[in-house]
Amino acid sequence: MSILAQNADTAASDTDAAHDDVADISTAEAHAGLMLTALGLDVSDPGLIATPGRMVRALREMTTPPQFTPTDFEVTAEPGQLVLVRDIRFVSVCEHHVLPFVGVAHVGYVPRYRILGLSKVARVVHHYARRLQVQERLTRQVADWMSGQLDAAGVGVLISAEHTCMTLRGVGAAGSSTKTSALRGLLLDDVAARAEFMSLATGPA
Ligand SMILES: Nc1nc2c(ncn2[C@@H]2O[C@H](COP(=O)(O)OP(=O)(O)OP(=O)(O)O)[C@@H](O)[C@H]2O)c(=O)[nH]1
Ligand SMILES: [Zn+2]
Repeated sequence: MSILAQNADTAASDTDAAHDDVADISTAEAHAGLMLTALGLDVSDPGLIATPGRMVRALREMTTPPQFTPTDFEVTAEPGQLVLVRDIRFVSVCEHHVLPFVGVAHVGYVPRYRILGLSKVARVVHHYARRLQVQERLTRQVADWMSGQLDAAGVGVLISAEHTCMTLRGVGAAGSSTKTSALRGLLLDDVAARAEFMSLATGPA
């Protein structure tokens, strides 16, 4: 078993590189203070004086994708063997309301000749979650990354999440959850492989 890819060229990235360059923290803090003031809140109150700064730091933390270097290995794969990492907890931020949505992702794939370090499966989820998102795109981006990185015979991603913009405000649908899936290759086309993925992802842990 040999490491095939472990260098910065293969690190997960997309448009994230621009993130640090464009952030202007002091301007963001000033605007956060102005927004709270415009909402009728007294930011000179001792309890609120540091709040604009905290708001900005918290929002930045939740919208800054963690980078990582994928580690994948050459294998003689068992034909049709499913690898599944399930119950990966994540926190993301709804791009409509800038409120958190939180849930779990189940990520499976059928290797062709390369497997991914297991921790990297969770890192992929966190990479695409920690930004302004919609659940459908998060699901698709994780599936596309797995497909592209591993040239897998099949990829399946299931996500179940609570959107606080609809459970804690607005319609107030407390207890609701949203499920999304993205299936590629064998896990889309082969009925038995798809059933195995669904049953291992959603059955008893
Ligand atoms: N499809 C999809 N919709 C989402 C997601 N996150 C939030 N939304 C929805 O985005 C929509 C935004 O709709 P708007 O009508 O502009 O927002 P709003 O006036 O605050 O609507 P309410 O939430 O119904 O009060 C809402 O229906 C949200 O539930 C997501 O990940 N996927
Ligand atoms: Zn929302």
